[in-house]
Amino acid sequence: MEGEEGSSATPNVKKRVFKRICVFCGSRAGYKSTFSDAALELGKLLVKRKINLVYGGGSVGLMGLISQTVFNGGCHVLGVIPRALLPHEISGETIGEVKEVADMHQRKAEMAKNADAFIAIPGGYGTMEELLEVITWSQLGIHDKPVGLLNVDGYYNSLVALFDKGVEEGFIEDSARHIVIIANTADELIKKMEEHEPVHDKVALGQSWEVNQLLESNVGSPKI
Ligand SMILES: C/C(=C\CNc1ncnc2c1ncn2[C@@H]1O[C@H](COP(=O)(O)O)[C@@H](O)[C@H]1O)CO
Repeated sequence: MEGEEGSSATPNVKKRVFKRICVFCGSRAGYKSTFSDAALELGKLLVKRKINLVYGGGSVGLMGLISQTVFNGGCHVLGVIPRALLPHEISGETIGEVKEVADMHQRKAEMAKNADAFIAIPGGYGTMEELLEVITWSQLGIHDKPVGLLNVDGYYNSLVALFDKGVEEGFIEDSARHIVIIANTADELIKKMEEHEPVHDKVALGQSWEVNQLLESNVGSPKI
C-alpha cells in the first residue's frame, strides 16, 4: 500500500507515514483571510511533520503561500508545471525543484506519481478538477493513495452535498463516497488520512494500469 509504514498506538491499526503530499489549491487567494491562513497552517504542518510538497508550480495565490512556507521550512518542494504556464507573468516565480511538462494531463499524472497522498484546499475549477480526477482514479483502482479535502470555512459544503446527492440518486457507490476524507483543519485532516484504510483492493482494473502508464500514453493530448 502506498505511503503505509509504521504502526500506531492501537494494535493492528497501521498508520500511513507520508513523505510527499500533493496539494491542489487556488491560483488565487480568495477573498477571505481564512483561506490564506489555512494554506499557511497546512504548509507549517507539513514542515513540522517533515513532509515534502508536490504542487502545480509557481507562486500565485494559495499555491505561492503554501510552497513558500514549505520551502522556507526546509522541506523539498516539487512544482510540476506545463510549459505554457511557465512564463513568470502567468504563474509567478518558481520555487524549489521545477519539473516542466508538456501539458495539463502530464502534469496531473506526474504530480500523482510523485506523491503518496493528495490534499485539496480551497481553489477554483483547476483545484476542483484535480481533486475529482484523483478521486476518480481511486474509484477505478488506479491508486489507493488517500485523498483529503480541507473544507476551510465550509467552502466545499456544496461540493460535498453534491457528492451525497450522487449517492442518493444512484450515481456514486456508497463505498466510493468515502474515498474523499474531509476535515475542517489541516491537523485533523492529516490524522484522518494517516488512519485511512484503502477503499478497494489495489488496482481493480488490472495490475498493469498505473499512473506511470497514463503518463506514457499521453502522446497526442492537447498541449495546454
Ligand atoms: C490563469 C491563472 C493562473 C495560472 N497560473 C497557474 N499556475 C500554476 N498552476 C495553475 C495555474 N492555474 C491553475 N493551476 C493548476 O490548477 C490548480 C489551481 O487552479 P484554480 O482554478 O486556481 O483552482 C493548481 O493546483 C494548479 O495545479 C489565473 O487564475
